[in-house]
Amino acid sequence: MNLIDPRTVIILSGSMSGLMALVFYILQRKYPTSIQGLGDWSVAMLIFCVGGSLFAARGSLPDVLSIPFSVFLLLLGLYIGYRGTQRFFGVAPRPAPFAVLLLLALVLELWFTVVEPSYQGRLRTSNIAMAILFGQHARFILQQPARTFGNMLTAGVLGITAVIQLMRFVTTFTEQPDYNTLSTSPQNLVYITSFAFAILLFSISAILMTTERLLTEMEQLAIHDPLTNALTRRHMHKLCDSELSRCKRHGHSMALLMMDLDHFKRINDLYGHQQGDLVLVAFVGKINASLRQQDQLGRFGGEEFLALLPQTSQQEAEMVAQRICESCAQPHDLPVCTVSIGIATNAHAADSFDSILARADAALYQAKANGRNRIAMA
Ligand SMILES: Nc1nc2c(ncn2[C@@H]2O[C@H](COP(=O)(O)OP(=O)(O)OP(=O)(O)O)[C@@H](O)[C@H]2O)c(=O)[nH]1
Repeated sequence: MNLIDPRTVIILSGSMSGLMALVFYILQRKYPTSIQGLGDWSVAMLIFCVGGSLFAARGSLPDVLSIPFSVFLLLLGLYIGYRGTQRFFGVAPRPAPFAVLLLLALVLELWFTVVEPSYQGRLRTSNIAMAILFGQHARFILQQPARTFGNMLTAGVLGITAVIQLMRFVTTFTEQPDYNTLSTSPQNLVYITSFAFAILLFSISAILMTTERLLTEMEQLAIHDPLTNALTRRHMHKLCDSELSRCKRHGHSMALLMMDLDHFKRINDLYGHQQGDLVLVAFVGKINASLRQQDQLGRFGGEEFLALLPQTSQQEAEMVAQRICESCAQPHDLPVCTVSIGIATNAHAADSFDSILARADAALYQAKANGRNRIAMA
C-alpha cells in the first residue's frame, strides 16, 4: 500500500497555494506600500493553484493541455515569485531572459508530449528550468546585504529545492522509462512532496521576511522625528548613556552640543508655520553636513536639537559648533535663522548624561544671554 498518493499531494499543494494567494493579497492590502512584492507573491500562488489543478486533472483532460501547460504555469509562478522578491528588495525586474526560458520550456514540453512523446524529455526539461528559477531566486537573496533569519530561511528553502530538482534530473537517466508524473516511485514521491513543501515553506519564510522588514520600519519610525528625521529625545538619551559608559571604560571624551534656533518664533510669525518647518528641516541638513558619520543628532524640543560627538575633545567640539553657526548665518533661499550652541564634555568621573546635559543647557542659556548666534562652553 502506498502511504502517499502523488495526485493527492498535488491537489493539497494546489489548494494550499490558493489559500496562500489570499493571505499574500490580504497582507498587500494591510501592509505599508513601502513593502513591495506581496502582490507578485499572491499572483504566483494563484498560478501554482491553477497549474497544480491542471496537473492533477491529468487523465481527465487531454495530455496536450494538462502536461505542457501545467508545467508552463508552475514555471511562470516561480518567475512571478522571483519577481516579487526582486521588488521586495527594491530591484527592478528584468524579465527578458526568463521569458525566453519559459517559452523554450513550453516548446520542449509540447514537443515531448505531441511530436515525440517522452516522459523523460518532459521531466528533464521541467527539472532544469525549475532548478534555474529556484537557484537564481536563492542566489539573488544571498546577494542582498541584509542577512536576516527570514532572508536566509527563504534562500535555504529555494536553494535546497533547486538541488532536489537537479537530483531528480540525474535520476531520469537511471530509472525505468515507463515512469510518469503520477508514479509512486520513491524518487517521484520525494520530488512531488518536496515541491509542495517548497511552496509552503517559501510562503512562510516570505511572510517572515516581510514581518522583519515591517519591524525594522516601525523601529526606524519610533526613533526618528517625523518632520526633520533627527533622532527622538528618548533614543538620544539611550545613545548618550551607552556612549558615556564606553567613555568611562576606555577613558575617551565625548561632547554634547545643545543647539537652539534664535528667535525662531519670528520666522513662524513672519513667514508662516510651513516656512518654519522648512527652516527646521534645512537646519538639520546643515548640521548633518557638519557632523561625522559616528556623530548623532536628535531633536530635543520644537527648535532645540542635541548633537552627540563621540571621542571628541572640547576644542574639537568648539570647531564643529563654529562651523554650524557659520553655515546657519549664511544667506540661502529660506529665511535666515541663526543658532546658539552650548557645549559640554564628560569632564568629571561621576558625570551622568543628565549632568552633562544640564551643563550644555546652562551654556546654551549663556550663549543666548550673551546676544545669540554664538557658542558658549560649560
Ligand atoms: N514651524 C514650526 N514651529 C515650531 C515647531 N516646534 C516649535 N515651534 C515654534 O518654535 C517657537 C519657539 O519659540 P520660543 O521658545 O519663544 O523661542 P525663540 O523664538 O526661538 O526665541 P529664543 O529661543 O529665545 O531665541 C514657537 O513659536 C513654537 O511654536 C515646529 O515643529 N514647526
